[in-house]
Amino acid sequence: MDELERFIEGLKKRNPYEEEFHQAVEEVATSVMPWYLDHEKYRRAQILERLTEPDRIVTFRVSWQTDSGEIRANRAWRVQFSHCLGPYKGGLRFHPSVTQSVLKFLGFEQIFKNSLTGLPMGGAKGGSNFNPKGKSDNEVMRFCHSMMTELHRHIGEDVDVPAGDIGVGSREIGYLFGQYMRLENRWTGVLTGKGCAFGGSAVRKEATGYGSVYFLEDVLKQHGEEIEGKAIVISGSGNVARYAAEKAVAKGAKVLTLSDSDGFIEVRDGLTVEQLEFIHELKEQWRGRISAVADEFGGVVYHDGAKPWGVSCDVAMPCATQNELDVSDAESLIGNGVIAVCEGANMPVTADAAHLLRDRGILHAPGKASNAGGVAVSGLEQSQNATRISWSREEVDRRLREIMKSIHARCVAFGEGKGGKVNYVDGANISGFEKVAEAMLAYGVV
Ligand SMILES: NC(=O)C1=CN([C@@H]2O[C@H](COP(=O)(O)OP(=O)(O)OC[C@H]3O[C@@H](n4cnc5c(N)ncnc54)[C@H](O)[C@@H]3O)[C@@H](O)[C@H]2O)C=CC1
Ligand SMILES: O=C(O)CCC(=O)C(=O)O
Repeated sequence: MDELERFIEGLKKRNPYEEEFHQAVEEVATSVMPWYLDHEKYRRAQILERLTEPDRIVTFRVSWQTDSGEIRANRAWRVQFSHCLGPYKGGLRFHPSVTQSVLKFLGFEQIFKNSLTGLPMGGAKGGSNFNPKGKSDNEVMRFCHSMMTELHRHIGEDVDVPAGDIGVGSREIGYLFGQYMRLENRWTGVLTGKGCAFGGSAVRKEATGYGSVYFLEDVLKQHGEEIEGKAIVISGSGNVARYAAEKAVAKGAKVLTLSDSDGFIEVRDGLTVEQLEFIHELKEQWRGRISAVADEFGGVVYHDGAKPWGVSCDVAMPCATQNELDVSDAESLIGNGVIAVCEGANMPVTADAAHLLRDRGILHAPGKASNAGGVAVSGLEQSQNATRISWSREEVDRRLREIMKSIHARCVAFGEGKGGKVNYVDGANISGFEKVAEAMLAYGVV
């Protein structure tokens, strides 16, 4: 048994049944191990072993009442994984599929993603198995207030700064922030993704999607291609997917699909700006299903119960959720001539599918690099809150573009292989890991 196998076996023993967490750690450890073994100082300090153990996990009950007065209880967590590089930072997810394993994988990924941004942020994630789908605004408000009643004890602008993720958008952040202020009696930048009227940053809403397209642009350029004219298949129709589509269309690409958990829409001539405006409103205001787009516009076909990966394209951007693109999806994409898979979501490609993409020489940008624009602008929101100023849209977008460029450069520095092809998975993992490892060495045994 080699060092990597021994390490993964120990991890699985210590964390039984946490499959998503095993998957995320195995991906990082596979990239990092040869380099780790070459650097005795890190190995002696047991950096990898210590870094796969969260600083702490807070688990708590969230009780709340439905509109008809029935009492409900959900489970919630905050996984504070590592604050080596700055206050804990990472989103909150509300979805019935949320478990401790899911939040540990997301918190672990966040350590390296935040490291790649170059901003002072540690890694964390939190959330609840609460399902906001079909709930009234008042029910969501009562849930958020109840959740913050416990969470406020564990967070703070220099301690831990949560934000949104699946199921947590500006409505939920508003309710959470309101309750924090009521409990603490002070205004402070304890959450990011706030509305721009009360301390939110310009471009935070768009940042993850825009950033992933900026990253894709750099990936393509590095390999002698350009984004203009490329056919792109996108999954999801949430915050990340819609703003990725918006930026891709603005750059002259043809966006052929969007989806939700019921099915996907196919737009053969490419999404238009008018259709995207409709979809923003559909999802942000009416909280409707993606199938409604096909009812509203000619030339849009809805495929019920299907995923979009069978649609022929140059680039695939999975922007919905973890493990949404498996081996058979990867085979379809490869068969149709895909050249790049650029992740908007966190770990959307299964481990087997990722190996297949690598073996077939498909460019694969992992979420911890390509979707880092969201947390990067959250970091900029923290800076603006701390100094009590607001930067213009242009200023934030310019900084976002620069940060994505520098993440790309770091991936190239650590992932460029013979012949110039970049292994972005290795590049992102090793580069993100190195900085955290250096900080851990400096702190001694903590
Ligand atoms: N919001 C942000 O700033 C960031 C989000 N991400 C990641 O991007 C992904 C999407 O997040 P958001 O767009 O913020 O969430 P969202 O709640 O706005 O949208 C989620 C989308 O995924 C779809 N979805 C959820 N579960 C699904 C399933 N089991 N099967 C198929 N579709 C499903 C939903 O229908 C929806 O279209 C997640 O992986 C999240 O962790 C990553 C970085 C930052
Ligand atoms: O903006 C943030 O703090 C977190 C964003 C996030 O959850 C992510 O990058 O996956």
